[in-house]
Amino acid sequence: MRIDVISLFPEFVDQCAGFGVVGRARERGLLSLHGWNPRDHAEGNYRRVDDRPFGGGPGMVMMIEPLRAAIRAAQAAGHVDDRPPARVVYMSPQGRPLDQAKVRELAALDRLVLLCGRYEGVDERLIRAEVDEEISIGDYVLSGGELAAAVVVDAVARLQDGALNDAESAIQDSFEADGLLDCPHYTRPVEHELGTVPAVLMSGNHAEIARWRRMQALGRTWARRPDLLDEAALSPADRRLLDEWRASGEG
Ligand SMILES: COc1ccccc1CNc1ccc(C(N)=O)cn1
Repeated sequence: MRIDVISLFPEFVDQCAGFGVVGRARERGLLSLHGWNPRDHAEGNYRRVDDRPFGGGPGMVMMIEPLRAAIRAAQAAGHVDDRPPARVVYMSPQGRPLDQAKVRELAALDRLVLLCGRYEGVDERLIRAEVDEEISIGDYVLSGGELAAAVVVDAVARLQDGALNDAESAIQDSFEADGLLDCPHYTRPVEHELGTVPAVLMSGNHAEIARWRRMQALGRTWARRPDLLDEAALSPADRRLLDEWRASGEG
């Protein structure tokens, strides 16, 4: 998968995507990242990329043309005949909230262009003409879209075939598996001043361990993120597990 990032600080996203699983995916050629700086496409001596907002008010707005030229350059650079043009995604607080379903959808694309705004954002005419969809990583304001773009790159990279080996399989990630929160995890030592490891995990009884993990995932989701839990859609077995978890006073 190829991702082109349009940003005044393209090295920012490149560095965020240089470690661990994402760095490895890039080394393995599963993902390529290309940065495009609108300033390189700005006219005039001052290479202007922003200007004051019409209608007054604080801050600056990113201008149409440098962004448009950078998007064109990105689309042209990565163009492959008979392939659809890249989807252009604008990272902004006004976007649709990013969730794992959207991550899966983006991860399946051949190409993606991520547009990162700075200042107060981008001229609306550019958004209407060039942006396919706006995505937000949460209801808060950042100083630029680069961190949001880095989040998308990370989430998408780990879903590329071959990015994770079996042990790291993304399917174990709760949001990936079935929309539930993940169960608790433990490792050595068994005994510690902070407590001991639940006996079931030491039992070697894999059916019991799977049952316990499912119960914990259901209970935690119910307790912490009831919005993720559609109790109606729970199987009878899951409903029984959740009842058992609630009865155990774990909540
Ligand atoms: C004032 O900043 C802006 C105003 C408008 C657009 C973009 C920006 C750049 N900042 C961003 C970007 C994304 C997110 C998010 N929640 O995904 C948060 N902040």
